[in-house]
Amino acid sequence: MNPLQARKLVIDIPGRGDGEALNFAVEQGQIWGVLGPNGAGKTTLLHTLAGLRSPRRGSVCLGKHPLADLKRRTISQQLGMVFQERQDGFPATVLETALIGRHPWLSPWQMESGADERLARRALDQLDVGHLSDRLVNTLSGGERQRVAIATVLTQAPDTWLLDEPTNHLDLHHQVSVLQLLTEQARSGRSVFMCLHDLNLAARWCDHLLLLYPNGEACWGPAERMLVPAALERLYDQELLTVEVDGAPLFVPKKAV
Ligand SMILES: Nc1ncnc2c1ncn2[C@@H]1O[C@H](COP(=O)(O)OP(=O)(O)OP(=O)(O)O)[C@@H](O)[C@H]1O
Repeated sequence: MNPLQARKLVIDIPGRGDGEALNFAVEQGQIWGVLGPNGAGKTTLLHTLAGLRSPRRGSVCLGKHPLADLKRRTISQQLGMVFQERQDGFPATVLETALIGRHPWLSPWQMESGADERLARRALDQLDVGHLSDRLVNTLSGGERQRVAIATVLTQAPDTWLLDEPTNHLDLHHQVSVLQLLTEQARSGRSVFMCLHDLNLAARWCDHLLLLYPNGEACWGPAERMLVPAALERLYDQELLTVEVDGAPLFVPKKAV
């Protein structure tokens, strides 16, 4: 697979200075988590890495090629994106929505085949929404809708997954199943780059972390090097207590007395 790379990348946040230029590669088998407070620029970074927003400086590359030089179709065969916001204005069923994941692989007027439908149905089953395949997506609950969005990217089968808060709206069991599914994706030779608000899920499931501060400062690297309580307290402007559970650190906010 072509690793997704940020090269001297400065994301464009109106009214903010350049901050730290980002230089990292999301390699095969890796699971990256992006942590930062509200407004730090996590969604902007994800959209820039997906080629949906232009960087202020630097570039995003897939392998050797800058995204700007690649056709949208080539990009969408390699990068899949789970958005934070849902646009459900169009009355599509759950199965039709999952089948959108096959579009990068079809020619413009080609209909989805039986094999495409089998892939979509399998992905919906994996996300525990197969029983909803005939329902209109705008009638689903928030968590069901989130799982359909993830099933759509699973149907797309990109090498690199970009996800904006994938555990949003999910109950604990489905949070764990989604993170487990992403772990399996990484183990099977793909890669994952996701924004997470839950520090403890990130500590448990990510092998690399990128901390994004509201002033544009950033640091990244292997998770164990990034999970430094003082850095996390500064990131969230929140005092933390740290305990170790099951070999991983667990961070608990200190209660004001
Ligand atoms: N089109 C725009 N015009 C002006 N400011 C914008 C625009 N888009 C984003 N911003 C600002 O850029 C900053 C970063 O936004 P972004 O959505 O990337 O943050 P985030 O880290 O994902 O936040 P959250 O955790 O709340 O989802 C915010 O202060 C936001 O208000």
